[in-house]
Amino acid sequence: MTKTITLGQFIIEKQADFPYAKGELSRLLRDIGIAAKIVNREVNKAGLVGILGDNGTTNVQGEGQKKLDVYADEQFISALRSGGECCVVASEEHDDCIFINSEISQNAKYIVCIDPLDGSSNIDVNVSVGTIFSIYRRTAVNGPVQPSEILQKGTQQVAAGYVIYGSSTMLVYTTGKGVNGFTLDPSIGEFCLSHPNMQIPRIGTIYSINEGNYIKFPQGVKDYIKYCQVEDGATLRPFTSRYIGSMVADVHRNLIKGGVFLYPTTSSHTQGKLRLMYECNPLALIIEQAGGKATDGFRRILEIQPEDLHQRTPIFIGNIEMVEKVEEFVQLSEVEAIPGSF
Ligand SMILES: O=P(O)(O)OC[C@H]1O[C@](O)(COP(=O)(O)O)[C@@H](O)[C@@H]1O
Ligand SMILES: [Mg+2]
Ligand SMILES: [Mg+2]
Repeated sequence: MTKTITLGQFIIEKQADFPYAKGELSRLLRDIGIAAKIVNREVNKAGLVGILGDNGTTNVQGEGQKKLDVYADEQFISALRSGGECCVVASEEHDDCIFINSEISQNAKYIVCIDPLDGSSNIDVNVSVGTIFSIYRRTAVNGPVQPSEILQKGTQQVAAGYVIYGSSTMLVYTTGKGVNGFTLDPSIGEFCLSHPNMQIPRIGTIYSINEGNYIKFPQGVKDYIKYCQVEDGATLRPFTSRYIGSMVADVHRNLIKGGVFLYPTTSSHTQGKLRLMYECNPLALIIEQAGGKATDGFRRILEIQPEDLHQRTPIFIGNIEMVEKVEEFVQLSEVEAIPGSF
């Protein structure tokens, strides 16, 4: 019989891997795991307890909030507040950062960026949703937290992860030393190690993009989609198109099966739609740690200097070969668009 390793045990075992190992980051990850279990419990019975549907409010992006968006946000913030290791939370659901000023968080060193519930449009129809998080360490030793400490590049993440509330509930995270996945065992109420050392397959045959936006895509992305659809045995084309509409679920599937997820700029989202700080950076770190790649077509996602908490970016993320093929198309069409070239 294989030994069960819970998330809590795993975190303690791996604590020595952390550069500043004093147990705070371990406790922070544990707090996120606890909030995830609470959110999971409500997601599972949402239809019964009246928390499906719209909340009647909008967030800073002008997007309608679902009741579960608000519930998940409250749970994660409350867990981070009472844990004492986090001094600032940046959440999709709040215009500004939330500064945690309590006695127990006086010496807190960590900053958390979070999308409490990703894939809102899927909540009411019983399709997978998730939580995405990113953890940074304060750059100053003490004193009030400065904006530059919050707007750090993705390369500075000390940990990142996601929870997917799907056919089973999983928590996947990295501290920059590989990626490990834990499945929630409802019989004991614990996340247990089920996917050690996750690696994205080198060859992928899935492309994930909202093709309903086709006419709004840049030419290079349109060309890449056509490339995916052309038959060619040597490259296993035509590729399969799969799009769930929850980034976390689309990226999780591609992490396990191999594939590329694309959310480019469109004529209606000229900066891209997905948010750098709490959607793209954490998933980019996970995918890179699993042997894949994440870019905006030109730059590594993790090297983009954020200028705003809710900044958006185009993203192409998945196994290296597929992402590099997308980049080839995107970059070529940019060159062709320069007057006088070709
Ligand atoms: O409906 P679209 O334009 O394809 O966008 C889907 C994308 O929007 C998101 O739902 C945005 O996330 P939120 O639900 O957290 O706002 C992503 O998860 C998903 O990939
Ligand atoms: Mg989201
Ligand atoms: Mg969200």
